[in-house]
Amino acid sequence: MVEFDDTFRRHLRELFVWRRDVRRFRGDQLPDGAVERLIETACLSPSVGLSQPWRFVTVDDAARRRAVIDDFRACNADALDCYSGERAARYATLKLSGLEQAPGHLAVFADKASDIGHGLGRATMPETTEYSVVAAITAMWLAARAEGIGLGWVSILHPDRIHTILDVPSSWKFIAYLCIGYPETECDQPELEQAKWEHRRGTEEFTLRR
Ligand SMILES: Cc1cc2c(cc1C)N(C[C@H](O)[C@H](O)[C@H](O)COP(=O)(O)O)c1[nH]c(=O)[nH]c(=O)c1N2
Repeated sequence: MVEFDDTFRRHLRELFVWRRDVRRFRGDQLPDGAVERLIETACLSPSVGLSQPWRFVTVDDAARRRAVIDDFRACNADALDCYSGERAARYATLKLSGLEQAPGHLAVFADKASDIGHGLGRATMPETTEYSVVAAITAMWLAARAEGIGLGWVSILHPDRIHTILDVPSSWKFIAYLCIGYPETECDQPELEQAKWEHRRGTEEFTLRR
């Protein structure tokens, strides 16, 4: 039996407050085994029917990394075209990935074809497979921060292109491309809030009573 005391709860709350989406990385490499340790923690996450649908691809090959970066650039340019006026000008100033600097690249997929878990919980909500993988990424995000490691989620990518670049099974659905490394700075405020793109809202805005 493990007990968590008030000091632990306070620290845990600080972890939630200080976890950040990181796009600016220092140049130093991660220690051996760091990414593997984060994956191990991620695999402790809940999953529908204990299906453990997460699939991780560490991307070390320079040509594949370059192809991912090229795809990000193309998607980001298209995204910029969707805005106009002041919003476009502001979007153009945002840094929306640390792909160039991050020492670690990790792609995460959901295996839609796996029969681990025997379909439990997925019959009426097949999307719970993807939800399970997102839960694992959140755990990894927090575990990384607890080690002083920053993680940045990049979704400004074409899933089909990532599939081709990484040559993974067709039943795997692309969920996230993660940049991992030591952050340049630490902050308790989201970068998009600092950049005045959006701000955190109060919980009352998201909560209904019935
Ligand atoms: C599913 C998903 C996808 C993305 C993100 C997050 C999530 C959950 N985020 C990070 C996002 O912008 C960030 O979480 C919020 O701005 C809040 O900041 P903190 O995570 O609290 O620092 C993100 N950030 C970014 O710079 N480029 C991106 O492509 C994405 N994509």
